[in-house]
Formats: sequence, C-alpha cells, structure tokens
Amino acid sequence: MSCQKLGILQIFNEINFISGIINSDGRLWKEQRKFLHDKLRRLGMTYSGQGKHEMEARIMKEVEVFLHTLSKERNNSTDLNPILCTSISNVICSLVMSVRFKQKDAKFTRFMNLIAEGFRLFGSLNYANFFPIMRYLPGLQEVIKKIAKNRTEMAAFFQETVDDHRATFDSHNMRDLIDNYLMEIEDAKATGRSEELFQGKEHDRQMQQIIGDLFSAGMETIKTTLLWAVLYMIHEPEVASKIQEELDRVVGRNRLPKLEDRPYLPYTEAVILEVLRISSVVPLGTTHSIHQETKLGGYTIPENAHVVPLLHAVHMDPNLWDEPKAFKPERFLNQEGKVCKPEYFMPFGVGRRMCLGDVLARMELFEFFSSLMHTFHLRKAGEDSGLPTLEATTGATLTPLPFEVSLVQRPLQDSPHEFLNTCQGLRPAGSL
Ligand code: HEM
Repeated sequence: MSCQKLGILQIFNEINFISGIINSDGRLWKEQRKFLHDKLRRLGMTYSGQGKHEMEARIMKEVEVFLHTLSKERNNSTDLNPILCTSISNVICSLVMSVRFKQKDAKFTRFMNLIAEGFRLFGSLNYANFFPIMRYLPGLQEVIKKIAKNRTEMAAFFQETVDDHRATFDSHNMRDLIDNYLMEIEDAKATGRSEELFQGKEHDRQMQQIIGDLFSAGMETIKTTLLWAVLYMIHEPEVASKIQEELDRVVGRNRLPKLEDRPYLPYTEAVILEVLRISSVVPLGTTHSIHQETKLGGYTIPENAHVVPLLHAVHMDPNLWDEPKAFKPERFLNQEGKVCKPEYFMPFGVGRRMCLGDVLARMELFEFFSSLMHTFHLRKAGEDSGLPTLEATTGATLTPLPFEVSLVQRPLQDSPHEFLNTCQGLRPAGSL
C-alpha cells in the first residue's frame, strides 16, 4: 500500500486547502513526516534518553493541574470532558507552541468548539470517500465551506503564535516545534532545499496547518480514549479495584505513578490496551491508495484503488478476539501475567502512514489514567440514574455520549507528601 491519500484530500485540494501532514501525500508528505518525526523525537516523543524525562515532566505538570481541578469536584457529578480538553491540549500546545491555557479561557473554549465541530464535519464527509460524486451535493458543499471557514479562523490564531515566535526567535534557545520549523525554513532557504521541503506550498500556511493537524490529532483522540476509560471503569468496578490494588502495591500511597513504573503495572497497562481496542476511537484509518495491483484474501485490489483500513472491524472480529464486545483486559496478558499485544491490535494504524504521535499517546494515556485511578474512585453520578450508555456518536472519532461521573477521594494513608496535598486541593495548581 502506498503513502498516498485520496478522497477527502482531493476535495480539499480542489478548494485550495494547504496540506499539513494528515491530508498531504507524495513528496510533500514524505519530507514533512521526516522533519516532524525527527524534531518531535528531540522534543521528547521517544521512549529513551533525556527527552523521555522532559516529556514525562511536561505531562505530569498537566496531570497535577488536572487532579487539582478535580479535587474541587469531589463527590459532585462532574463532566470530565472540558477539564480533560484543557489538560490534554496543554500537553500538545506546550510541545508545539509553548502555550498553556487556563480552564474556561474564552479563546480556548472557542478554539475547542472549532476542533470538535471539525471532527464532526470531517466524519460527515466520509461518504464522499466512497462515492466521490457526492461531494457536489449541496449538503456536503455546505459542510466543506464550513470546514474552510473554521480553518481560516484557526489559522489566524496559529499565525499570531508564529509571528510571536518569529519576533522572539533565538537559535540558541529552541523552545518548541514552531522554533524548529522557523529554523528549518531559514535553513532550507539558505541551502536551496525550500522547494524540496515545501513542494511549492507557502511556508507559513503549511506551518499553520501542521500545528492544526498535530493539535487536533493529538488532543481529541487522547481525550476521547480517556473518556471511554472512565466510562468503562464506571461499568466495571471489579476491574477498577484490581487496577487500584496493583497501583497501591507497586507505587504506594505517597506519590503518583511514573513512566518507569509501567513495566510493573501490567494489569493497568492491559486495561488501557483493552480500552483502545474496544472503543476504537479512530474507527477508520485515513484513506490510502494502492500503487500496484495487489491480491489479498482472494480479492484483487486494482492499482490506484482507495483503501480505508477498518480498524474497528479488526478490533471487533470474533475470529480474532474471544467475545469481542466484552471488556476483558486479561486478553492482553500472557500466562506469566506479562503484557502481550497480538499483531491485529492496531489502534494507531500500521505501516508508513501509521500514527505519528503513538509514543506521546501511550505516555499520556498511562500518566493520566493511572494517576486518576490512584487518586479517585470513579462512580456513576446520581443515586437514581442507571449506568451511562456505552453508545457512541460517530464522526472522525467514536466519542461517548455526554456523561457525568462522581469522583470519590480514595482513603489517604499517613504520608504528608505533596501528592496527597495535591489530591486534597491544598496546593496551588501545578506547584509540585
Ligand atoms: C489515543 C490516541 C491516538 C490514536 C488512537 C491515534 C490513531 C491514529 C490513526 C488510526 C491514524 C491513521 C493511521 C493510518 O491511516 O494508517 C493516525 C494518524 C496520525 N496521528 Fe494519531 N492517534 C492518536 C494520538 C495522536 C497524537 C498524540 C498525535 C500527535 C502528537 C497524533 C498525530 C497523528 C498524525 C500527524 C497522523 C497522520 C500521520 C500521517 O499521515 O503520516 N496522533 N492516528
């Protein structure tokens, strides 16, 4: 399968969208992917070296603010969606553009609404992937126009940030991805590689779209996976208790879990994998195309055919998984109790075009989920209501319907350590 993208990409090219990475193909995609992969690794999207520790510190800062915010909601019915939105956004925003938002910041709320609407609208364009003629229907034309309008508004915000970075740029102090991009642009100009790197696209507009791509891909997916995790914990109290028992035994009650604890927390890890499988937050991979005629499972796939990986179908296939609709973390544990992932587990896609942010995603899911479980019991909100539904709304992601949870502080032991203070909401946000 090639690294080309068709379908929705064609629609955007027709209306002159700049490509970014998710909707680019060919040489432009290759150059941008190489650049992003390299720079994001240096900024800490890696499992090894100093970068990993810096990334962990960045994530933990947001985890602590998140727990602090939640501590004010103890025993109330709480919608975690807006709180998670800010916390998860702050991880990717700090990495990409050194920006953090406060809860309920007006600019941020507007920005979030645009992203959420974008995911919904994008989902409704999926039909045009299969029946391209449908793009001319008035309804879909309206959707395309709305996406274009929203993107223009977001691009203006990103450009402001890029301009600020340009004004304060210091090549000896690379703060984030935008600084790296600015450096790369100047370097490419000086060495005559500009055309190769940007394939004729305007630099700043390409940069705006890259920021937008990383932000939307890096926020919505993780936030939604965590919402599913909370929902399943409300439905599966025995699983929740087993996680908490493991956390108490391995981590203890006087600190939050760290990445280095992860190998010793196989059950917690297996639960995260099961959430990724059963929720298939990204149910379809993006549209790929075939470079040469290919035979697969008795079918002939012609050259240039569009191929959309049905990740959800793979994760729900009863030939691959025992009772695929049941929530069973044990399926990711081998006989020795160690984590094992079959090759047909593919929440981040597979191949050259697989998710660029899987390392960051796994780190964030672990840190946020394990810290949340270590600090609170998650109970259904409201005495009289039933369990919240496990049904999803469908867009580019599968998202739980709005629900609330009641957070019950887990009993504290005798340590006066910072962790406990943070959980009790006694310390100012982010001050650990
Ligand atoms: C739970 C979290 C996440 C899930 C489930 C997820 C899943 C996916 C999937 C299924 C794809 C498409 C793969 C394909 O078409 O073959 C994808 C692409 C992508 N993801 Fe993620 N993702 C997550 C988090 C992130 C994060 C944190 C970032 C950014 C930092 C990110 C950035 C991207 C980008 C840039 C692409 C497009 C790659 C390309 O076209 O070359 N994702 N992701």
